[in-house]
Amino acid sequence: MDTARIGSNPEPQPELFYQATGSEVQLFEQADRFGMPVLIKGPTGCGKTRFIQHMAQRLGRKLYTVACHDDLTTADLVGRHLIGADGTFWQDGPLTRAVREGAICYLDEVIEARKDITVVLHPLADDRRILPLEATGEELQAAPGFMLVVSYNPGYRNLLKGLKPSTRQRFVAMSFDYPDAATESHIIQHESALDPARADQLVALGNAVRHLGQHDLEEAPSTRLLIHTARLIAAGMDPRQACEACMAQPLTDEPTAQAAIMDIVRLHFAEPGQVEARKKIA
Ligand SMILES: Nc1ncnc2c1ncn2[C@@H]1O[C@H](COP(=O)(O)OP(=O)(O)OP(=O)(O)O)[C@@H](O)[C@H]1O
Repeated sequence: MDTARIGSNPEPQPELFYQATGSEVQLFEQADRFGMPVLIKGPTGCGKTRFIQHMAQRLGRKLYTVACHDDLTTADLVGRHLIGADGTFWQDGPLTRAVREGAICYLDEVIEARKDITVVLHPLADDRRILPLEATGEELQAAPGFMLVVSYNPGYRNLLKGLKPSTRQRFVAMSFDYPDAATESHIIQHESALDPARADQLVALGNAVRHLGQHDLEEAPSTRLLIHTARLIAAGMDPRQACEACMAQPLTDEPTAQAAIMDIVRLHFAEPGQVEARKKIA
């Protein structure tokens, strides 16, 4: 299908690094044990996708990922009849494949999808664990190991698009946020090979920019954004240039907000000349 980014992991992958920030791993394992679906909420780039990839590996399950959007229809998830050389044939969508195979189906930004998909999610997300395929007349019982996981960013939520209580109450819910400073620095070091001192500096800078708040920025700098910045710094780029390219510019188009971010950057990463001068004075 062409309207959704859909991925699966058919080949065994090298173990993905995931740094737990609480008891999310145990909670997910318990939800899996009881066949309960999981809802993960949290801001962009805080580790939701990485966590699910990690859990799929840990539980030895195949993972189907669907990036939801306005035009995503039930047929995109469940499947549709296609026309081939030998006539029409049915092609399973990613949700149906996951149900048949006992895999994990992850619907990223589920509130972006059209409301009608809740019709297929509801019987799957409660004790029935069934997927009715209207087009073929089948009613699939989810194979053991099937798990439905959905995520959304509460910051993007609008009144029209919130999940209905009858949907929400079917899920075990977890709330993700940016990790504490020591954990975030550890993640950055692992993902970028930046040295610990600079990673700590970058985290302090990230937290200072996060304190600018929603008046100045639509969304706070994510762990992902800090990792991008760290990679450029670790590769030898001037930290202020890296911060401008990976932080100030992606965060906002407002010149005043960009200037405010760069003021904070200069406080955390002095120009090389200033560092030398400070060393001499000291
Ligand atoms: N706890 C963590 N352990 C390991 N890596 C992490 C963790 N949190 C964030 N990361 C890093 O941050 C990057 C972004 O995280 P991820 O893609 O999981 O974000 P997300 O919450 O799914 O964002 P979005 O909602 O925008 O899709 C990951 O690729 C990974 O490098």
